[in-house]
Amino acid sequence: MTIQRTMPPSPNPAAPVEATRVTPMMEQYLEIKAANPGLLLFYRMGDFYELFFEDAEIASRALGITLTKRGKHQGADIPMCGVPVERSDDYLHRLIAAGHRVAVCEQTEDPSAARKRGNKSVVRRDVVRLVTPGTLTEDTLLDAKANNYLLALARAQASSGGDRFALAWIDISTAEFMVTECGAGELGATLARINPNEVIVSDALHGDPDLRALLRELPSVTPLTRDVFDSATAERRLCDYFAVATMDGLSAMSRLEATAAAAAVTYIDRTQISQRPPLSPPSREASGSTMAVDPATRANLELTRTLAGERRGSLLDAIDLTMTAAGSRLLAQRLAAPLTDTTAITRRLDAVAAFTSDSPARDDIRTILRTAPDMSRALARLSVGRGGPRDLAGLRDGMLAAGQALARLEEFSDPPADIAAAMQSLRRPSCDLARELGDALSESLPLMKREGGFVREGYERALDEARKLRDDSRLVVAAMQARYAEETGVKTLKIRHNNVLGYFVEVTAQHGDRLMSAPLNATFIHRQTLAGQVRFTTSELGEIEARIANAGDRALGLELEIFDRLAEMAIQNGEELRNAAHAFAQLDVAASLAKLAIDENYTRPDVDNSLSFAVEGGRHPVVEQALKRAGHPFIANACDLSPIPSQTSGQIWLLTGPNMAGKSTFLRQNALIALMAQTGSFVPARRARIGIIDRLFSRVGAADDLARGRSTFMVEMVETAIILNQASERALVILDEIGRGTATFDGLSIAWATIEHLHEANKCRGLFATHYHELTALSAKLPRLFNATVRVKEWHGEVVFLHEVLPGAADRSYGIQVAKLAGLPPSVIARAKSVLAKLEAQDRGSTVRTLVDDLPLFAVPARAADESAPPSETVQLIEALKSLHPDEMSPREALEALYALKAKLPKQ
Ligand SMILES: Nc1ncnc2c1ncn2[C@@H]1O[C@H](COP(=O)(O)OP(=O)(O)OP(=O)(O)O)[C@@H](O)[C@H]1O
Repeated sequence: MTIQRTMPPSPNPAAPVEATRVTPMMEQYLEIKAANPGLLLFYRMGDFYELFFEDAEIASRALGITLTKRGKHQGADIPMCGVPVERSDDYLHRLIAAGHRVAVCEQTEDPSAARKRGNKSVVRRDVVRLVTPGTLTEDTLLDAKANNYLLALARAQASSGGDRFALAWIDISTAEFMVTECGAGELGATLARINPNEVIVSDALHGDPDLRALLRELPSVTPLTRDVFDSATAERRLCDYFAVATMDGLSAMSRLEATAAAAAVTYIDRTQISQRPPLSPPSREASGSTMAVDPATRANLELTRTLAGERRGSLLDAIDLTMTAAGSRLLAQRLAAPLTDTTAITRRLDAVAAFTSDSPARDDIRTILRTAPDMSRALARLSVGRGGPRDLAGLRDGMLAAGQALARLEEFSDPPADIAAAMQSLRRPSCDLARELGDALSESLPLMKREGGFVREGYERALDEARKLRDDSRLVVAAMQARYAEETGVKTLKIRHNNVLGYFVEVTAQHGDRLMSAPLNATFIHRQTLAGQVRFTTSELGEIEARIANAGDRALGLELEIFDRLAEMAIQNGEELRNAAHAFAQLDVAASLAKLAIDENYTRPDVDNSLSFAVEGGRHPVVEQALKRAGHPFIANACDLSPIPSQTSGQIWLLTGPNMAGKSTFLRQNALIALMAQTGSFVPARRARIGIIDRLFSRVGAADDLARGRSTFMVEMVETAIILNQASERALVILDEIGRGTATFDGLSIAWATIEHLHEANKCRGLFATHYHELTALSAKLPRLFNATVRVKEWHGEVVFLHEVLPGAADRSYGIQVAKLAGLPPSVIARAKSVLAKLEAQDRGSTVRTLVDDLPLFAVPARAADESAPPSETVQLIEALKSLHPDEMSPREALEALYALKAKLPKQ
């Protein structure tokens, strides 16, 4: 994000003195503006937020609203635009989405109070909130199905290299607060997993060239002064926020984590100004507790978005059958961070299993969940004073649903641990609050509390009385209208109301004179003559008006008091309500994954700490659904990457096969099955045993990254380098056509060396798809490399895709047949065939055989293979030279020795 420093234009030297005088209001504006650099200032004026100077120009462009002028400053027109307060959420949303940050400046006193201080006094105003992408709470500004995280990033520099980073992330709309620490190598994957909407860093980190590329990838980065990241004051600031004397009772954090956590809460304090949203105590995530999945892998596997950026078509979209927004958010979180702890995974799987085996319970819980509103977000809005009556109703309905869900779950004779924990949380919420909300709230509720009318009749006597008075007065007005019509003889006389005149008597123009003449003019005082009507007031009407206004004001005031009381009661019960909301989300995820498992015929995976990977009858969760919609079956395939090789397994599979045969699908489906299993979901397979994977890499050859100024091939190589340097034996590596982005022999050589390295040095599980059929020869020397191919049949010169993965190697790519299917002109196809025939005549196979027979690499572990080691002839030459003693040689012996040395040189 770029932060605009918007300032009013500098004074116009040519302007006359009078014109350069700054009005009191402008003075106030400029002062507030200067105190909030880098933000667009929404300056409240009556029913509008107005923007001035460059802010107005930026906003009018971003929002497509008219730019006008208001008065002059330093002799020049002041550009201005405004947005109505009623619809400001929408405008804020668009500005935030466009990368801006906004300071909302409200009137903090009634205009009448300002008038009392003198005619020229300006209404007091103050910035009440900074609206930034990571600190939103309004429903209209948030995506219901996604968390909205603010993340603080802190670094501890180590003199020996190996910097450490701490990340603290908060969703103020749900009160979640997490911290973790990681090394520089894992930073990209950790950020990608959390997917924050705003990141705050110190100025120093922001300017660090080593981090520039990483920070540029993030949606919004806000640099802050060093004091926000001061570790010496971190604990004090955290204690202050949580109103505790020491952090010990809240959570154990490293000093670096506390620094990041303190920066995050300080920023929240700064942006929320008058409100301090309640947060759960920071929960520490142990490093290594989740599967590391770097950004490129996430993108390749299309976990939450497709490569085109759509949710539709992603894995999340295919498996998300949740009933609530909070459930959807939790599922997305889990998918982003699959676990590595088998016990925790088993607990999740147990909960899903309970709902797969008890369909009535699953359906009932899902029906109850359908009525459960987003309690955590409603509560967050109430906590920061931005809640409305519907948020209170949300809590009421949520608690009702909690009771129903609990009653239904109690039918489980022996609920698994996760369900039992959820039940415990559902038991907690205060019955008093539920009863109070039930009693207080009306049937239909306005959006804003200031509209009134949300408290049920009979709830509070004083309110009922005020309302009666207000409504009775309205009846009095109706009676008065009838009486006036009678008295004046004007049957069409009406009593109306508007904001300018208040209540007034209105007659058509033809009757106006009568009311303006004696004797009626003693009662009716003329106020306004319009084209068709004449308007009057009477002293009696004035009195009634005051009574109505007073009773109305009093009724609204009483309602607002009740609102505050109920909101406060809800906030006091915040922790229990949030726990109940989390329990709903957990139940929703478990029940929805169970429904998915039943609908799509998934099985429970065995997840253990071995290095096995054995999938029988595996399918691709997204492709399968797409094919099903089109009425086509998906062909299931097995994949066994167990470390002990057999006839049908090998730790690294080399997959060859024609274009369009299904290689990429097969690679990805296995990565997704592992990922889903560790997320705690059932998987699209007949059977699956997955030994914990700590890191998942997936690369597809040749994906452009022109935006970062790297060529296609460069990107591919950078990504391959990361894998070869980082993959441990617990990693799963998926490589799809690596090396295809360069000349054939270069690509083949790189692919060749990469496989050797993965096999010998990384020793990880992996799947490698390629069109370089020569690579299959490698299996002769690499015991854990297994050749597999995707079957096709040729039928009258056409290729038929069977999508079956079998042991063996493909003989050819059928690229020309696929090109024909794609509609290349027949002349091009014919020519390609003849070129192919000629090329195939030149045998590449012999070179390959020589390479396999003569590989020095196999003698030495690949990681240690020293490229600079001299060839054997050189070694011999050096040894011979060492054995010579020139001082003891005659000239003739020296000459002979020289000839002997020359003879040892390799023949060219
Ligand atoms: N197991 C399967 N069962 C049914 N259809 C499949 C299967 N696998 C793949 N397909 C279909 O084949 C299409 C092509 O698959 P995929 O992209 O995986 O091929 P590929 O071998 O990687 O091709 P290329 O080498 O050209 O990249 C898929 O879009 C899908 O519709």
